[in-house]
Amino acid sequence: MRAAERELMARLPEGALMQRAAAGLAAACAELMGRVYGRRVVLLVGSGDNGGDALYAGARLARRGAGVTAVLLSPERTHPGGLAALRRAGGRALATRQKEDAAAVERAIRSADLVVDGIVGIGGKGGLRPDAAPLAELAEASRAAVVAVDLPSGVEADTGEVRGAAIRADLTVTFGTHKPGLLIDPAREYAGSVRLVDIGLSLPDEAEAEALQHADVAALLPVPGAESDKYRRGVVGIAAGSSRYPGAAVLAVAGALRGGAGAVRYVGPAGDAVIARFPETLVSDQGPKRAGRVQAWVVGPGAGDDAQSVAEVLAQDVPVLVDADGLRLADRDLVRARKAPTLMTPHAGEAAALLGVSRGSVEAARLHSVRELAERYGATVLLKGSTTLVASPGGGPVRVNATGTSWLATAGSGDVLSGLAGSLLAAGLSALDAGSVAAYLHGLAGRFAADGAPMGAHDVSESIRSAWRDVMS
Ligand SMILES: NC(=O)C1=CN([C@@H]2O[C@H](COP(=O)(O)OP(=O)(O)OC[C@H]3O[C@@H](n4cnc5c(N)ncnc54)[C@H](OP(=O)(O)O)[C@@H]3O)[C@@H](O)[C@H]2O)[C@@H](O)CC1
Ligand SMILES: [K+]
Repeated sequence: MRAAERELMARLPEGALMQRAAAGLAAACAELMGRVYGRRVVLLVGSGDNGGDALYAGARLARRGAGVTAVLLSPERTHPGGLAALRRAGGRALATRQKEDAAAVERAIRSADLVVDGIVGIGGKGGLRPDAAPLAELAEASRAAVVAVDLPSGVEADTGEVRGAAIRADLTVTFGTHKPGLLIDPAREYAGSVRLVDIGLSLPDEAEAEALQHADVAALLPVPGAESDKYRRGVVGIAAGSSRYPGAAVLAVAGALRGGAGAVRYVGPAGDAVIARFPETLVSDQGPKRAGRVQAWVVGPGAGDDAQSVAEVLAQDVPVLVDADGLRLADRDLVRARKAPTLMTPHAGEAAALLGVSRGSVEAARLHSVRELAERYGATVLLKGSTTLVASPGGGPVRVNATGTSWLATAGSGDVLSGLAGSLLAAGLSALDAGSVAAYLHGLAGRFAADGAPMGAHDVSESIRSAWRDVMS
């Protein structure tokens, strides 16, 4: 962002970029309020350009008849042009450090229709400072809608971490491009809905994070051609389930059957349960080594302590997805030594165990955790969660999946995901594509299946076809 801004600013008249940002911001605020005339708007204004955006947008709203009050966190370092513009438009300013203003600040926020958070943008580090934190509390407690400028103040733009107090917004209006913090939890939750305002930047080709959209997924989904037979479409092997957890095998197969592979081979002790539900499955109890032709393996869901199967699968020179118990049983050196791609799919608890840290610290630093795991194992890692992340071992953009829903936090949902991703691996997708496309379809399927009501993992597997059609349509 910084580099792209510098490059563009050098070619534009001074202040032009900020005017573009402020115009987009004011338009979004106006749309949110429905009408502007007579509305009460409070601007929270920090000492940087983020505050400048808020002031210029406030001036635009004041010119259309809103009553605008700016709350200045450091009056002596407030963006001078922005403040002058607001005053010219009839807005007023209060200072948080002035004792006589404190009560007026509180009153203004309490009775506002809209609070615009221009405390800090991409120039911020750490949570809100002690003078700014009470403003976030007041804004949250008031009935006003809260619009964050560029980012909710207090969240980390580059990582999505939240290290202290932060603004909770209903809408974030961001400039130029999405920042990782707007896509990755926990910060994403603070952002509310996100609207992107194009300010004309040319951005570098390689992003820190990227989120697939329908068209991207449609272009990656395998479609059988006229020449296809089941081997060309790919055979996925599922080594999962145990006498204790036969359901994990059934659910992984359920996901695999909807993932585009030409055939699903099941290996393990739950063959009867699998066949009873899905007669099209090829089953065997001879172990992965003697299973016959397979183009990609899934190992681990419900596997209990079957270390033998995990080792046999990892020894094969085809793409392998390791999930659940498999993650615990997989030898790190064996994974690192593999030539074919490996895709590991931990949730936060499993990732924490692999990294030797607490679950909380993985959840607080998801981007760092997924990168670290990919690096340590030399594998592609899909970290499940409210925003699922997929990282490649060699670096490059981390894929963020935004289709998930909290209804997906249900038993067996991960087994369906691993079958689905394994099937896509067998169909020839790279580990990064297979993981991120599977997460996308799985999230969408979860939304379709839930449709506002609780659901089970088998419902998700049954909705994968609807998700696929939705993406292709
Ligand atoms: N450049 C452009 O052309 C365009 C830029 N644009 C806009 O500019 C924004 C970036 O502006 P920026 O670089 O001025 O930094 P900004 O985010 O306002 O914050 C810096 C100030 O915050 C303070 N501060 C730091 N941490 C803090 C904390 N935890 N809690 C509280 N305060 C904290 C810090 O104080 P200091 O450390 O100096 O005391 C410093 O003064 C960007 O997000 C976008 O909105 C758009 O208009 C498009 C065109
Ligand atoms: K902000």
